[in-house]
Amino acid sequence: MRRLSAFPPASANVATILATPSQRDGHAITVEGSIRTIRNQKQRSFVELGDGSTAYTLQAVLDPQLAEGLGTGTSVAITGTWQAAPPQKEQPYELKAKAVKIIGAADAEALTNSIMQKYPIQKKYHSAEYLRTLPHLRLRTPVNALLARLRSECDYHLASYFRERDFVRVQPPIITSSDCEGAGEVFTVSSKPSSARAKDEVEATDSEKDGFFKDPKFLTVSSQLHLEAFVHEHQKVWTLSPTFRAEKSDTPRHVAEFWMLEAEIRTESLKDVMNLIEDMIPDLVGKLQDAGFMEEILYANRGAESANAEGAQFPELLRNRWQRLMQTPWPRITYGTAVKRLHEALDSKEAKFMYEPSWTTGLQLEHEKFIATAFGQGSPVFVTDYPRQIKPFYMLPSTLENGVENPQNNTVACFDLLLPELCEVVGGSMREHRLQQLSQSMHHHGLNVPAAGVLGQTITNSEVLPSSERGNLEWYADLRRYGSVPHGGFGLGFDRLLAYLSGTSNIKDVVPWPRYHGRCDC
Ligand SMILES: NC(=O)C[C@H](N)C(=O)O
Repeated sequence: MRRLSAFPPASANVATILATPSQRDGHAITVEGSIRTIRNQKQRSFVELGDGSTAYTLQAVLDPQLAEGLGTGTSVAITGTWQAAPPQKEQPYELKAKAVKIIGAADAEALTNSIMQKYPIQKKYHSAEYLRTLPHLRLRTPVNALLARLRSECDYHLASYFRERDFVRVQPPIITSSDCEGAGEVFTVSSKPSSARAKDEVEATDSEKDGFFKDPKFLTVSSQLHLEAFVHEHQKVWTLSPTFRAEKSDTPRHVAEFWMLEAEIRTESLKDVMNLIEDMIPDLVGKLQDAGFMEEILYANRGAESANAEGAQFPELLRNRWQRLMQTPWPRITYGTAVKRLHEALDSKEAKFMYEPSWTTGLQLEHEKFIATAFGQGSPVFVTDYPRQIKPFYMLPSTLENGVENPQNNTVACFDLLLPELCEVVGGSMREHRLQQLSQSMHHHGLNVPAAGVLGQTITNSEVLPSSERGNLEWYADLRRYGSVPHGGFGLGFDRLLAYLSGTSNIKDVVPWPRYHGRCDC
């Protein structure tokens, strides 16, 4: 039997009141929120009240004595009559206040003798860089409130998407023993003794001297390997979890801590993995369009973004972006085709690149941008089958159209999904599920080869050491050693997708507390 929830149902917030303003015409209402701005005139004060439910504000009109002690940032409950505003007003209705209760004082207090200070985010243009210095306070701005809502809504829809398709949501570890991508961009975890303890090293226990764990451990760069452990039992799994990369590049597309949506499925075909993404993203975008706040994202004033030359076209550009995401199928080209096209573009002077495109160096951002435009023309593009030597150890060799392994064995069954302008947002592959081939690949990548996993040898259980005494990827080899099935999966940069969906040009502005080289505020 279902229990009735004791949590109060949603009360009228600013969004619901503004959505159907005439419904409350002449009613006495109380609205809670914080003051975005206050304008004091001789006869009246005008308060713009916001509450995070919408980027729009509700206007309250106050007699001067009710406005005492109010300032930007003050949290209030205003009770009054909801009534038609004079005809020239922007909003058709306003709240004629009868009583104001201060729930949390701010700003106006700063002008008296308290220790509080003037609210640092005023109703004027603040650059994105300035707001980034106040990550904890910019959360109170309308645009950031919208972005938080978008994040929450996407999480919800994606969870429903996977659940409806029988995926199990799993929670892989954050602290790991391996660098899954082998790119050397790991943060090492240490538990240094506190300074008081450090002075008295003699008293520190062995584990404190060596660090908490016996060997160096890392913050995860990808949950993929752990998802692979789950997929054997569950067939289809996914997670949305924090991921860490000590990447020093300070670009609008990188942060050191981000959320990655990763899924792993039992399949024999890379196409199934791409098909999943090509279904999941349009499904998400379609559902988001029903949410009222998406309209607000189109028109929200976002400082620099709205102020630039494209500001006026922003809503149209963004709406078009959402449409293109929903139009499938998306083009799929091989890495070989992409590199050939880049060379053609160079030869015909159609494009200039800072970096010469080549088979072995991978695609630079400028190359990806060109490919996304040339092949996608506004649509996302899958680039598949990259050279083995530039991809991690765990990828399965490419297969030809007829399902036969690529005889040259120089490419792997993988893809990157490029979005116009933003470029790589998803990376995925089929995983090498055969122990001996995995060992060989690890050998090629200079990794410790799993015990007795050398080609042509077999192992017995007696050779298996306890996990604490085995190489850090032995457990991963076990997933093959004790029976394995063909499988593949992908990782989607969740914050990058949110930036793309919301038209935010720098990922640091969709991540509430961005961490990047030299910065980890709050
Ligand atoms: N789960 C994945 O396939 C993501 C992949 N390991 C990456 O980091 O790009």
